Amino acid sequence: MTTATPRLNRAARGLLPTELTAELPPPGTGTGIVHLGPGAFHRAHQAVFTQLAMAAEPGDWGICAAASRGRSTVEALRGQDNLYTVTERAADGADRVRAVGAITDTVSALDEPERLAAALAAQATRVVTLTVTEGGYRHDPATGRLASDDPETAADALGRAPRTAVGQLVRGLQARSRAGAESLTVLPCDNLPRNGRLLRGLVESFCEMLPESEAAPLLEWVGERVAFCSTVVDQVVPATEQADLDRVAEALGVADAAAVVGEQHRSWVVEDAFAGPRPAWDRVGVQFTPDVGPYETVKLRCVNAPLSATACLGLLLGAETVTEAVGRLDLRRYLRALYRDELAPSAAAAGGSPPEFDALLARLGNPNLRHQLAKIAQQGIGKLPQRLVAPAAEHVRRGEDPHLTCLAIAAWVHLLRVPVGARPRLDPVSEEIAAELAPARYATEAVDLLRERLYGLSEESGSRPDVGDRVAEALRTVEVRGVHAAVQEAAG
Ligand SMILES: NC(=O)c1ccc[n+]([C@@H]2O[C@H](COP(=O)([O-])OP(=O)(O)OC[C@H]3O[C@@H](n4cnc5c(N)ncnc54)[C@H](O)[C@@H]3O)[C@@H](O)[C@H]2O)c1
Ligand SMILES: O=P(O)(O)OC[C@@H](O)[C@@H](O)[C@H](O)[C@H](O)CO
Repeated sequence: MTTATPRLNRAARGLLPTELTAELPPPGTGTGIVHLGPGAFHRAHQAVFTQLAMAAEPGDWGICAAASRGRSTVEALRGQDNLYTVTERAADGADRVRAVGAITDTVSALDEPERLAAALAAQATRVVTLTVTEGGYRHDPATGRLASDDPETAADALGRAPRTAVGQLVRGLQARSRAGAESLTVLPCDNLPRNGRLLRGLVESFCEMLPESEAAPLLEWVGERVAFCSTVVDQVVPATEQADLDRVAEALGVADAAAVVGEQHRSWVVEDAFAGPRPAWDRVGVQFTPDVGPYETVKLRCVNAPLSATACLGLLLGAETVTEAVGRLDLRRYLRALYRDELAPSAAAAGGSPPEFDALLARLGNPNLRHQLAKIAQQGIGKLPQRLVAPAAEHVRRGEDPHLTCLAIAAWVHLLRVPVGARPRLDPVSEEIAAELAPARYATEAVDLLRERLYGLSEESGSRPDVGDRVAEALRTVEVRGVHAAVQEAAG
């Protein structure tokens, strides 16, 4: 981009080819959705579905994009009248580009907490969506409740301008109940199991931290007027890099600081239990179902689990991106065996329809996307239980040996035992766990330290077989023989 390149905004939209701007909602479109966490994924996924829905059936379903904690996206969007572009890039390099104008307002929760509460309380708002990452829910996966020792949540409950996503949502719901506004539907869109039910529990546990005089009426109002629907989302949207922005500017002749680039595959399965109206998402490919369970199992075990395995093993083998990692023959052979023998059967046993491995690999290994392994490896403790531990435990229950899945779990433990520098710095929770693991000399000791957090999880934890011994065995192989040998041996 040169200094002469004009910035994308309403005035400059005429510089774009008309086919790129054809779907833009008309000026004056009202806001009907509040979204918490307008990262790259939201802008490529829910915002595009919503724009397509408004094109199919006009309505005031513009999105108020609310940054829960950052400012950069809000600033970038405001600098260009909330317009941006989405490039959907195929594995053969073909691009499908569109301008997106579904975002009709922006809020920085840190700077404008009262505007966020007002947006959540507004009569016109009927849907709330969230993508705040797995860690953004600040929950304890073992209980499904807010982590009781989290100082940020506690400070929010004491009444400061809220800084946590759940605190922001609850304060908005409180304002809405006081305003007497209509019912609301909340759709979490993060890769978490039963994310609707989870978020309802978190909202309730936050309410219970409030003074009794506030808690009781709010809990009653939420119970009667707010629906929390689980959703399953799928589209690879890597974090935008400077090279992406440069390429967009060069291709379009306008500079777009909020541009996103993702794959062409885009799917959204939503639990059909709304408390009120919604955009015509059903007309543009969003699937509504009474039970997202089978879709969720396939997504977590057949897309996210192989990605987590690729991330941990790939980083240990020196790769940076998914494409680079799956370009290695040894890792590809291991992933194929992992998928065929353990992950796909476990998803099928839970009633899902796993995709063909080759089609999946073609998607995930898209050579035109830079999907960073380090991002996928973040927040492992919030991801591995549902992606890898649960299917491994089910195999053990059936009398089988999930050694391939256990190798992926062991790779995560080993990654945390590698010093920063020889691996990327991870999120604060992962680094805390890494510090706890550091004194452990032996694989069994390290696995024992993680046993409760990693294996004693979720609602079935009472009957879930412990796969710790198998993970310790795989970790020993990794530590004694090396990652490369462990991967080759496992792939057979
Ligand atoms: N990117 C993808 O390919 C993809 C695909 C499917 C699902 N998802 C889901 O969407 C989530 C977001 O993806 P993204 O690529 O937009 O990520 P991102 O890193 O851009 O983050 C999204 C938003 O969450 C906010 N956030 C991050 N940590 C937070 C915290 N602790 N509290 C509150 N807000 C926080 C960020 O500021 C940002 O606005 C993923 O974690 C995943 O659960 C992503
Ligand atoms: O932090 P995660 O692992 O939930 O997200 C990073 C991405 O790997 C992931 O979101 C995938 O791209 C996505 O789940 C594909 O639909």
